[in-house]
Amino acid sequence: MRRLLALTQGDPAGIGPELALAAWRQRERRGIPPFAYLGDSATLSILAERLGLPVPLRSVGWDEAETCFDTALPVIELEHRAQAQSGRPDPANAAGVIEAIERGVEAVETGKAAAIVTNPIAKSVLYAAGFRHPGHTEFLAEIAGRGREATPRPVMMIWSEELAVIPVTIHIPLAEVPEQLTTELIVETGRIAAADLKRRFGVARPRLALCGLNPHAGEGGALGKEDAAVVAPAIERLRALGIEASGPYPADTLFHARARAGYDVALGMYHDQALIPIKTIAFDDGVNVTLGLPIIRTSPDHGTAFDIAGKGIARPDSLCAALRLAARMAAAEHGAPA
Ligand SMILES: NC(=O)C1=CN([C@@H]2O[C@H](COP(=O)(O)OP(=O)(O)OC[C@H]3O[C@@H](n4cnc5c(N)ncnc54)[C@H](O)[C@@H]3O)[C@@H](O)[C@H]2O)C=CC1
Ligand SMILES: NCC(=O)COP(=O)(O)O
Repeated sequence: MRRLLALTQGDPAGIGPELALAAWRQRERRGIPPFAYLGDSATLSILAERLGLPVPLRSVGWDEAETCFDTALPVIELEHRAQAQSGRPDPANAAGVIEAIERGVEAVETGKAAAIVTNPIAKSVLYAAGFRHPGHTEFLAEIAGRGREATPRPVMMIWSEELAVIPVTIHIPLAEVPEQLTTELIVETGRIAAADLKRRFGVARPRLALCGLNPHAGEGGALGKEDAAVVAPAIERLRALGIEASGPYPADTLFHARARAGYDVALGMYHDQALIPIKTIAFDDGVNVTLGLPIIRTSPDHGTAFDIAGKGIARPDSLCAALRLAARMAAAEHGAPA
C-alpha cells in the first residue's frame, strides 16, 4: 500500500508553509508519515531561510517523493507560483491554492498518494478571486464527483482523541439554519458518519449522539419545534437503519467528560454548536476530516492565522495530527497496520 500523503500549501500567506517545514523537521520525533508538499520550492526556501529552519527541499515527481522524504522535504511544483508574503493574503494567489487542492485529489485518485492533507485556506480571499465553494469540504466533493453520476455528499468531522464532532449544517449563516436543517440532511449525515467510522476508523458499532437545535432540546416545544419535528424523526430513521443513534440532547450538557464517554461522535445542528466544544478541548491537536468522499482528506482544525504567519511561532501540532490520522485512516481502509 502506498503510504505517501499529498500535503497542499494552503494559503501561501498563511501558516501552512511554515507548518510543513516544521512537520518535516519533527518527522522522527512525532512519527510523521512521508508526505509531498504541493507548492512552490522557491517561496518555501525563502521562508525557511528567513525563519532559520534548515530544511533541504527537493523538487520531485510523485514517484521519487516517498524515497527522498527521509533526507529532504519533497516538493511537487505548482504551475501557479506564489508571490506570497506571510500575513498578507492576496487573491492573486488563488489559482495556486486551487491547483494544489486539485492536484492533490488527482494524486490520490490515481494512486500516487494515499490521502490528501490540506493546509488552511482563507475563504474570503478565495471568494474575492471568484471561488464559489464555501470551503475545502464542498470543493473536494465537487472535484471528487467529476466524472461520476452524482457529487458525493461531504460530511465535516473534527476529530481528536477526546472528542469527535460533526456539524450537520456547515458554512451557512445562523439565520438560515432552521430552514436548511431537514430530517433528510440529518439522516444522510448520520448514515455517512456511521459508515466512515466503521470503514476508516475501525469502530465496529459507532454510537452517534445528536444535539437538539434549541436550548434544552426545545423544552417540550416551548423553546422551539425543530427538535421534535426534525431531529427526533431523524434519530428514529437512523435507528431503523441499524445505526446506534440517540438524542436529541440539550447541547450544553453533551460535551463534559462523563457525557463524552457515551458516544463516538456528537452531531451538532450548526457549525459553532459542534466546533466550539472541540476547539476548546483540543484546539492544538484537533483534525478536520471530510467523510463521505471516495478519497481520504484531513486538515488541521485551525485556519490560516495571518496574524502570526511568518513569525515562526505557529504550532504544528494540529497539522502533525492531521498527517498521522490520514495515514491511520488509509491503513484502516486497506486493512494494513498504521
Ligand atoms: N481548513 C481550513 O482551510 C480552515 C480555514 N479557516 C480560515 O482561516 C481564516 C482565519 O480564520 P480564524 O477564524 O482567524 O481562525 P484561525 O484558526 O486562523 O486563528 C484563530 C486564532 O488562533 C491562532 N492560531 C491558529 N492556528 C494556530 C497555530 N497552529 N498555532 C498557534 N496559534 C494558532 C491564530 O493566531 C489566531 O489568533 C479564515 O479565512 C477561515 O476561513 C478557518 C478554519 C479552517
Ligand atoms: N470551521 C472549519 C472550517 O472552516 C474548515 O473548512 P474546510 O475548508 O475544511 O471546508
